[in-house]
Amino acid sequence: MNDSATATELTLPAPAKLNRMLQIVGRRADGYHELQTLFQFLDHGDTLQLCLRDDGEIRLTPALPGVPDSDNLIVRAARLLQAESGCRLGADIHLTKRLPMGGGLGGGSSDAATALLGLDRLWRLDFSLERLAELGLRLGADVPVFVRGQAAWAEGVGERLTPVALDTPWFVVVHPGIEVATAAVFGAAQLTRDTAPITMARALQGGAPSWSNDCEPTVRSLYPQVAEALDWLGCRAPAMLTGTGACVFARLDSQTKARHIMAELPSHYTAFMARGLNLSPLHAALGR
Ligand SMILES: C[C@](O)(CO)[C@H](O)COP(=O)(O)OP(=O)(O)OC[C@H]1O[C@@H](n2ccc(N)nc2=O)[C@H](O)[C@@H]1O
Ligand SMILES: Nc1ncnc2c1ncn2[C@@H]1O[C@H](COP(=O)(O)OP(=O)(O)OP(=O)(O)O)[C@@H](O)[C@H]1O
Repeated sequence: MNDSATATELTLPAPAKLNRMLQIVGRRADGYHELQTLFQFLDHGDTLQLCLRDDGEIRLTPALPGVPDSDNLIVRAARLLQAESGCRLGADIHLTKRLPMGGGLGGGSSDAATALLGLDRLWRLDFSLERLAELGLRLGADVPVFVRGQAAWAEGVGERLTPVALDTPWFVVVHPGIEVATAAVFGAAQLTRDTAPITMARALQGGAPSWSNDCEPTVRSLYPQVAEALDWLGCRAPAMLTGTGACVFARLDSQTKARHIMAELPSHYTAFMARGLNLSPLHAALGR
C-alpha cells in the first residue's frame, strides 16, 4: 500500500550515503566541526517496515545489539515527531539492518530520516521537508541530507545543503570489520581542522580520483584495520574513506570491474557493490 495516501503500512528504504570528498575547515565553539562535503546516496541500505498503531506506542523489532531502544535513532525520531505534532498515533517498526554500524555510511541517520518521512506519511501530518530536516538535525548532523533526498554539497556541520548532480558510477564498499566512533575521530588531537574552504564549483571540478577525506590520516593511525583496507582496495582502484570510516570505497568505471574486486575479497572483510544515486530511493518510493 506504499502508493496510497491512506496507507496503514509502508515498506521503505533507508539508503547508505558516501562522502565523495570531505574537508574540515574549522571548529565551532560547541566543539562541532565545520565541514565541506559532497554527499551521494547508494542503491543499497536498510529497510523499514512501518505499521500504524492507534495507541501511541512505538515498538521496534528487532533490537540492535548494544543499542537500547530508547537510544535507537528510529525510536528517537518517532518520539520527536509525536512531540512536535501532538499526534497520538504510534507504529510497529521492523528494521532490516544491512548497513554496518559505525561504518561511515550514515545508517543510523538514514534510518532516522526514513522514520521521519514514513511516519509523517502514515500519520498524515504533511510536514514540509524543511521542517522534517530541522527535526532531523536535532538527531544528528547527517540526518538532514537523508530527509532532503538529493545528492548535495554540504557545509556547516552538514546541514547547509545545495543539491548537485554527481556522476553515478559503480562503487565497491569494503567494511574492515570494526566500528569507528565518530566522536573519537573528531576528538583526536592530530586531526587537521584548518583546510582552506573551497567553492562548490571548484569542488565539483576536482572530481574523482582527486577527491579526498581529511579524516583519513587520523583514522589510518587510530584504526590500523582501516589503513589495511584502504591499502588493499587502493591497490585495485583509487580508494577513499567515507565519513569517519570504518568503510572505504572505490569508484569503478564498470560493473564488471566492481565484480572482479568483489571476487578477490579476503575473507576477513565484508563488502558490497552499489550504484551512486542523486535522488534518494526513499523519496522515489514516497513520491516526494
Ligand atoms: C562525518 C560525517 O559522517 C560526514 O557525513 C558526519 O559529519 C557525522 O555525522 P553524524 O554521525 O550524524 O554525527 P553526530 O551524531 O551528529 O555526531 C557524533 C559526534 O561527532 C562529532 N561531530 C560530528 C559532526 C561534526 N560536523 N562535527 C563533530 O565534531 C561530535 O563530537 C558528535 O558528538
Ligand atoms: N538505527 C540505528 N542504526 C545504527 N546505529 C544506530 C541506530 N540508532 C542508534 N545508533 C547508534 O549510532 C551509532 C552510529 O551508527 P551509524 O550506523 O549511523 O554510524 P555511521 O555510519 O558511522 O554514521 P555516520 O556516517 O553518520 O557517522 C551506532 O554505533 C549506534 O550506537
